[in-house]
Amino acid sequence: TCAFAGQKKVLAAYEEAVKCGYSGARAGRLHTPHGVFDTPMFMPVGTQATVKAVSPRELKEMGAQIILSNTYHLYLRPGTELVAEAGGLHRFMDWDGGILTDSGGFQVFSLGPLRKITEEGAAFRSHIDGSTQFLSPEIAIKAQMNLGADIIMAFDECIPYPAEYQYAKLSTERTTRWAERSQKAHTRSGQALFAIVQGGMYQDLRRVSANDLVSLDFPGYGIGGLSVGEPKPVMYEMLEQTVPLLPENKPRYLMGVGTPDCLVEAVRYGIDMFDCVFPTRVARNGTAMTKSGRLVVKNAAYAKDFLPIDENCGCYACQNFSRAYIRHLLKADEIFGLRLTTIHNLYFLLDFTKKMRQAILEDRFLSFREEFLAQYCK
Ligand SMILES: Cc1cccc2c(=O)nc(N)[nH]c12
Ligand SMILES: [Zn+2]
Repeated sequence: TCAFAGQKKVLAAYEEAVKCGYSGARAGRLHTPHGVFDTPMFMPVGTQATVKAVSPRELKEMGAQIILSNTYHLYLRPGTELVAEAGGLHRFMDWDGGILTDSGGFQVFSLGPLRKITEEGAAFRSHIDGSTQFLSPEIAIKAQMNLGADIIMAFDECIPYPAEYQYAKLSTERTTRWAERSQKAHTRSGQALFAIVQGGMYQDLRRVSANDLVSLDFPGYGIGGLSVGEPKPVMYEMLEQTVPLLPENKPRYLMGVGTPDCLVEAVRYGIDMFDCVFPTRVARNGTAMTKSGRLVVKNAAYAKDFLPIDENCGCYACQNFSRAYIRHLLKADEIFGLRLTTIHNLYFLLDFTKKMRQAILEDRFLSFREEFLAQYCK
């Protein structure tokens, strides 16, 4: 294993613990005002100031460290000034761990039915009441300062897939200018602002975007514009081009990813942080995640299956309930059924990142990856 290399810097400082093997995988520790957290890490998504169907106490019990919330949603409802008056997002949702807020860029492009992007920012219609709204780097940063997350994101455009080279180039250059404006607008100490690398699926644009943002010196870097429908090999190729350009002593956050096979590949390239709605979303339609792939516990096959979802899982659902019981609840539209599948899926991913961290620390990550991929069917 390689020697310890790390420097303590203020906020979202990244202390690289161990870098192993011939991959870029690393185990680190992220310093924030709400604690020091281990990486690689999965961050449960709590879009509207709640991780759907689970309580902060359950999140703590299952080992969640940092959770996500979305500026776009909270800006529209209940309003970020209201959250500030309530004492900030941690107080409002009673979560004393870390919080990361996304800047709204992605949600505007994926949710706003009508949108117009200019140098100034993005005009869109609220998906709630159809009112005309506008987000700019300055507005998005002010909103995130109101919410008070430990880590906030620069305002960016998530380039759709596929996109013409020319559009991707102009959009990426604008995202870099927006990052600079985000930096200038960010005046709240005790809060780390991460930039977001774009570049579409073009290697040269990815490299330019990473180099330009690194020269602006952010405490951490998101990698955006991936897991937007591109084939997985293309996503991995973009990671291979981008991650090595990002400073080793700063956290790298792959946005919107993902399934366990994507996580283990991204960790190999040197990614530290992940978020994805997948585990909570598929849980709500009765799909459980296991190391062998997905198990649709709602299927008739499990009507009389009195085993837990996964006998080796330490989560509340697997320790106390059978597939038959959870299937019954889901068929009966009982809320507790959704809660149990959600608890299991979140626990599975949080535990999976813990296992990857342990494998890195024990310098056996590459064999861990091999074994996992051999068993996991996509
Ligand atoms: C949440 C998310 C997923 C995937 C991509 C992105 C992106 O490119 N930019 C932002 N701000 N967020 C994203
Ligand atoms: Zn479980």
